[in-house]
Amino acid sequence: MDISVKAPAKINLTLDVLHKRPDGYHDLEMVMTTVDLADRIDLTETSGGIRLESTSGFVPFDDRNLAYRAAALIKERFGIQKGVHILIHKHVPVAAGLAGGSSDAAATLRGLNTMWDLGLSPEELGDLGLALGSDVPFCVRGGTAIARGRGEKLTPLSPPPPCWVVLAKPPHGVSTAEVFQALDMRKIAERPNLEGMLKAIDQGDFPSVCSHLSNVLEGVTMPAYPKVRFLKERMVSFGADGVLMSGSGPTVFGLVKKESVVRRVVNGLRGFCRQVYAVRMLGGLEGSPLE
Ligand SMILES: C[C@](O)(CO)[C@H](O)COP(=O)(O)OP(=O)(O)OC[C@H]1O[C@@H](n2ccc(N)nc2=O)[C@H](O)[C@@H]1O
Ligand SMILES: Nc1ncnc2c1ncn2[C@@H]1O[C@H](COP(=O)(O)OP(=O)(O)OP(=O)(O)O)[C@@H](O)[C@H]1O
Repeated sequence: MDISVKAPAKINLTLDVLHKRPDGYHDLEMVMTTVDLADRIDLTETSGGIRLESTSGFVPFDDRNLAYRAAALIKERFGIQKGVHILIHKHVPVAAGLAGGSSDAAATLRGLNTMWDLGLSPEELGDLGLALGSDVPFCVRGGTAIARGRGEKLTPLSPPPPCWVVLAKPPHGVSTAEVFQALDMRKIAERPNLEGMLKAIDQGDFPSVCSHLSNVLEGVTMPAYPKVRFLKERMVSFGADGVLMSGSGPTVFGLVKKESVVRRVVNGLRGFCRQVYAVRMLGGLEGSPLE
């Protein structure tokens, strides 16, 4: 059986770092939601082994690839002798703060769960996927959720009010590990108001969603990568309703209600930034992740 799986990018509407844990990770509290910018993963059953191809040269082609590692994990855990050919149609920018790799891993887990008839629940797939990356459990389920712990403790939320999301990715990538390493917990000046964001989402209050956007990792990434601050300021000046850096960066996203404003923001940004995308917030409306 051949299977095609969608691997959408995520953005963080809020991101708070609560404390550093003894295992080196940080306990987080964030609101995450999926957007309509996605990789597609084609899975084809083979007689043995794992082979991987990608339309992008920017991802590893071997066992460092998170989709490859997801397949290896499933094969090993469930003693599967069959193999799989994985073709990643890459559309989500790499090392961008959009969970591109985690989403590929999550999509591979979902696809192989179906292909090999394993009957695993989203929770079980998320538990497996946490070994591959902190964002994988959220990416298995998609939609909108509060994510706590390393990112695996998920509380589903209703979708945020519909809007456009303009994404601008500076030319460089950012290492998530380096951002967390450089974070000085004593220097966090302002934390997200989670209750405020939850109320805004619950009431479908778009201006309030925009005014509650907040990410403590901006305080680390922006001073190190001035282009991030520059893009944020440009997006505001072109009229985006709310603007924030996603995850550990460097992608900056702008939430925009009106289509005419989307055109202005996108056209304005194209003068400064090659990778600009205008997509819709999915937030729970995407239907089946299996195409
Ligand atoms: C920043 C976010 O994108 C927010 O959505 C994610 O938390 C990052 O998720 P991810 O890329 O899947 O992260 P992982 O691959 O698990 O971790 C990369 C590195 O980030 C740091 N890390 C990540 C998640 C977490 N809760 N605490 C951490 O300290 C660790 O140094 C880790 O070695
Ligand atoms: N399938 C994949 N797609 C993208 N990157 C991958 C993949 N597999 C492994 N990687 C590696 O993972 C690293 C992080 O890439 P990714 O695109 O997931 O970053 P990110 O968007 O910052 O993730 P996050 O938001 O979860 O921190 C890159 O260095 C990349 O080489």
